[in-house]
Amino acid sequence: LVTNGGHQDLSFLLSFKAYNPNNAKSLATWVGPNPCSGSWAGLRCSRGRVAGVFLDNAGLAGSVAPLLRLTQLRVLAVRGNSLSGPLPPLDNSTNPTLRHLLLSHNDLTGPLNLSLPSLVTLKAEHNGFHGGLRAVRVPMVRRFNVSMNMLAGEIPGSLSGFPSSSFAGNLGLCGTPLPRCVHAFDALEDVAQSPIAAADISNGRLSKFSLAALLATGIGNAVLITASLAISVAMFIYMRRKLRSQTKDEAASSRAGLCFEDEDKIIMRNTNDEEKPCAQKSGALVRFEGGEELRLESLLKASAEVLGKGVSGSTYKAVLEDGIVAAVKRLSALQFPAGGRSGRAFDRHMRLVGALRHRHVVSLRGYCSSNGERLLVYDHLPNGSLQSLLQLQGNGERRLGWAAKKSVLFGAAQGLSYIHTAGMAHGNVKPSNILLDERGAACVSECGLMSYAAAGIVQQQQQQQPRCPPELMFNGRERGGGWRGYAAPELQAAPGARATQEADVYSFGMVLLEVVTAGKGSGEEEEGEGEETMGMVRIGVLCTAEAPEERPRMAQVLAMMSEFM
Ligand SMILES: Nc1ncnc2c1ncn2[C@@H]1O[C@H](COP(=O)(O)OP(=O)(O)OP(=O)(O)O)[C@@H](O)[C@H]1O
Repeated sequence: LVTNGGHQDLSFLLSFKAYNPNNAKSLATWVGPNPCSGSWAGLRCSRGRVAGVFLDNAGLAGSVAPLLRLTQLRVLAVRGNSLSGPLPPLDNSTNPTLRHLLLSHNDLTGPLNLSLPSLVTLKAEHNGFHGGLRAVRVPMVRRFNVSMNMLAGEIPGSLSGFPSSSFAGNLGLCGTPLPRCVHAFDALEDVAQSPIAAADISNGRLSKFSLAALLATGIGNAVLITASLAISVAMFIYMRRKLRSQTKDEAASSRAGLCFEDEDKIIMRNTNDEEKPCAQKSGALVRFEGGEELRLESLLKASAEVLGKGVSGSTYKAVLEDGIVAAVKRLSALQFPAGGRSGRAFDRHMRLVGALRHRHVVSLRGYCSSNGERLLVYDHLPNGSLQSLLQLQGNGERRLGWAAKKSVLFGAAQGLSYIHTAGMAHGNVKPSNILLDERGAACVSECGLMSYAAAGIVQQQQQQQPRCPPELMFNGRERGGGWRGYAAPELQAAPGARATQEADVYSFGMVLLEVVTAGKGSGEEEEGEGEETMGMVRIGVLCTAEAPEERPRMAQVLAMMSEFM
């Protein structure tokens, strides 16, 4: 957005550039009034605002703080530079859109003070961060690494599910998944929170000040402990510096390439063609209507952001060189074993799915299947899923009004009815597979995938699904005697059984009941809502009949629903 005062992001980018006046090769293109003109290297824009900064291994120095003032920033990837100084405290008011923070292999210092409910990735390994992890509140984080820093103190329970490698090589982190904490380390965390003490520690000495602080924290009587800590700290710093200089060289030498690597899905890694999925055959990408522009090479080079991981695999938002944005699903090799079903049958099935075109069905634009690797390329829908809407409603962050509920359900019903009319079954109807397009219209995604999943996936899905939400409890009991997630009872009884249209109707009914009853009891009813709610609940109950043959067809469901539209 270029306003009278200039582009809103310009001044922050120029402040960052100013740290690198002599060594700004990588920022040489940062000239002119509009960072979103397309000529500024390392930036990705969305709706005229800077949404991504990709400057890994770019030889940059200075503070990262100005970049964190970009208010629409979603991804900050500045790994393998020489950035220094502290991170400012980050929270939802300063960085509401930030999802991926990739700061590894720099010289950043100071405490980690992050309260970002939507952050998905935090990579901060190989820096000089100090203090504890108490102020790291990132409930949605899926990738997390703070190893090789100066951190100390107990690992909070919210982070204890990550492996020990995420915390290794710090000054004194303790607690699950690392060994149990002992008292001295707690005191050390308090000391390390002090910037002066931490500076002393990182300079390789425990000064009088930090010793005084140690004394003040209640372990001063343990002279022995202090002395041994001082020795440990000195050894730690020596080893760490040695390791950092080695790994920095390694990091600098690994550049570009594939985005779909195993653990670090959005890390660019040194790759050769052998390692690239689908790279074996140049013609391995099958393209469907609307996907003619897709090129395998640009797909593999695309910068990718993790959208989420489900039972069937992981989904990425991929921004291709030419600006095409796609959602790429990498099927789990476990659930979709290459040898499990014949490649030809998979191809046949994908071609059927690729031919589906409807305004309430997410289009499959292409796929590639080679060497045991399967990537599916869909349109990327920018407005999240019904699941995220329900979560926001549940957290009280957003109210899903009655009109919006009806519109989402009606859109999904139309999409599903179309799929059934085409003679297929969806197989995995649930809120995370109902996405919202740019206009907010509901679109059904991932049609037919479950037909190819390995036996047992339905069971696994059930384990991952939530317990019965209170809204679905009838007289204190769960509906039908037990919560079954979204999958029809006949599928649960026979794991590996083929998806059917009747089972889709059941799942849709469960989604419908969940949406209709979401937020009920808040007292904020719209006019006519009560009566319509009852009508919709009746439809939901019909759909979720125990016996598949008693359930209505999707076309009938649609006809019943249209009375309320
Ligand atoms: N085409 C798309 N556009 C935008 N977001 C998408 C797209 N496809 C999937 N997503 C989002 O990506 C995330 C992960 O989706 P994914 O389908 O991999 O897992 P899931 O739906 O949770 O489980 P499952 O593997 O059972 O389908 C979800 O939040 C989903 O809403």
